[in-house]
Amino acid sequence: MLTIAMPKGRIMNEALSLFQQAGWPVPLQMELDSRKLVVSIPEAGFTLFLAKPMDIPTYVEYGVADLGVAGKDVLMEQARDVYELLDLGISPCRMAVAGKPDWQPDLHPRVATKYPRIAESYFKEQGEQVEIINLHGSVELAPVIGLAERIVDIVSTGQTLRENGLVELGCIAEVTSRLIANKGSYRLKGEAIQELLNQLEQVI
Ligand SMILES: Nc1ncnc2c1ncn2[C@@H]1O[C@H](COP(=O)(O)OP(=O)(O)OP(=O)(O)O)[C@@H](O)[C@H]1O
Ligand SMILES: O=P(O)(O)OC[C@H]1O[C@H](OP(=O)(O)OP(=O)(O)O)[C@H](O)[C@@H]1O
Repeated sequence: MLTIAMPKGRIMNEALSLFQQAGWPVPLQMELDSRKLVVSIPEAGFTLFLAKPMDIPTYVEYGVADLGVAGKDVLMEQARDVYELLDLGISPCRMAVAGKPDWQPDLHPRVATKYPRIAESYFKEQGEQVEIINLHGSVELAPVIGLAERIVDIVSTGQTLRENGLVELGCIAEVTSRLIANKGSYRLKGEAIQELLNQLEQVI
């Protein structure tokens, strides 16, 4: 039996459609739309845990899930002790720096973000000293109302930036979702994991 931690939200549908194409039966939409957080498909030998995207690497590192699907953004931010097995190529976006087109560096420059570690190491590499302000979402609000001059956040279509009068100032990394594994599970359930990997590789 394989246990797989799936991020609720935008990644899950894409990930499950990939699993389905790879020949794995996936839960009925009805079950996914319910409030259930553990969904088993015993005939296929796997159980899904439906969790918050940011929590997926935690479940996998602690070994309560053998496998998980997580955005590269989350993996970069958390640097968890897990194996990154496969780039699934889904939910593509980029980690970017953005701000108002006429932004000015303040005497004490501030950067708002949901990704404090990524932002900190990026600006350190650039040789810029900034204060990182940690938010939990709607980060584009910060420069609009004067909390920070710049943000570090995910950009996909650019719609959120455009609609808030912001522009992309630099790209930190390209992001897609990855299949990750617990290190112990990878040894103990290697055969089952390898089979899933082979099947997924054929449909990516
Ligand atoms: N606009 C986007 N387009 C494509 N992929 C995205 C976009 N925003 C985020 N992602 C990817 O999807 C993952 C999950 O994002 P999602 O917005 O579903 O969750 P969240 O906002 O972090 O969590 P929640 O709203 O459940 O607290 C991110 O970690 C990233 O890899
Ligand atoms: O370039 P776009 O296509 O507009 O996508 C980018 C937006 O998508 C994500 O937000 P999300 O919807 O996850 O909400 P959040 O702000 O609560 O994280 C991200 O944080 C950006 O705000």
